[in-house]
Amino acid sequence: MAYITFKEVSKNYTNGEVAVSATQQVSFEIEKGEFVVILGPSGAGKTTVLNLLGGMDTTSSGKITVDNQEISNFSKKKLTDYRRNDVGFVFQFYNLVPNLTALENIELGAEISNNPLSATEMLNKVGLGERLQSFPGQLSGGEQQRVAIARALTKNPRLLLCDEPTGALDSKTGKNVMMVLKEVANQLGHTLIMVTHNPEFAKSADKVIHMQNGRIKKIDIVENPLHLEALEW
Ligand SMILES: Nc1ncnc2c1ncn2[C@@H]1O[C@H](COP(=O)(O)OP(=O)(O)OP(=O)(O)O)[C@@H](O)[C@H]1O
Repeated sequence: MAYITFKEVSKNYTNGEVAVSATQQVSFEIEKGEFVVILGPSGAGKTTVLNLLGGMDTTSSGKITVDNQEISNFSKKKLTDYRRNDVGFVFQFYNLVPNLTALENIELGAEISNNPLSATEMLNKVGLGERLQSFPGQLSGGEQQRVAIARALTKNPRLLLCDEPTGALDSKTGKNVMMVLKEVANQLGHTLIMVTHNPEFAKSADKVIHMQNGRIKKIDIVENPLHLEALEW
């Protein structure tokens, strides 16, 4: 069985009187350590997939397994433990606490997980070893995102889920941030799943899941993923 499986996963929301099918019968598999990009236009259901996989939302129907555990069947308590210990999140907007230093922001995330790594070491890994005591407002956007990446990685999660992590950054900074993210995730053996609008990223992924209107349009296996350095955007 693959490390992550989605089997015919549907998620419906009701917006007042209107029912929305955010995902319909979505099925895919992801292997441990893969770098997977989920691509698709706005409203395609990409964030919904990430939220379901990260245990931030529950399915309407279908089955999700991670490492042979059926997370779509988890109790609320088990889902909370899963979110805390097994999943690291990186969002488009870094969501750092403004009155805590870079180091304190990371330690805050580490405190609620079982098996954290060293926050200082992780800041070194993302190239911010000199900025431990800086507040978010004293850091550039790219630096803040690197703090957010260090925060997610310090939890030592099995899965690293990223939603448009470079969406708020200029292209050069975005590329640097992605290189840091991928390199550290590789070193630590994490499975990295990233939602993006940017098709250029697909060239450096192991697998690309294309979504449209809540469904999987196609899944590409990339034979020779490019190094991020070689991408142009
Ligand atoms: N909590 C919610 N309540 C109601 N509708 C929702 C909710 N979350 C998502 N939806 C709807 O589900 C559909 C899929 O949304 P989703 O955010 O997954 O798309 P997306 O591909 O990530 O889009 P974007 O690229 O714009 O972020 C949209 O029509 C959205 O309005």
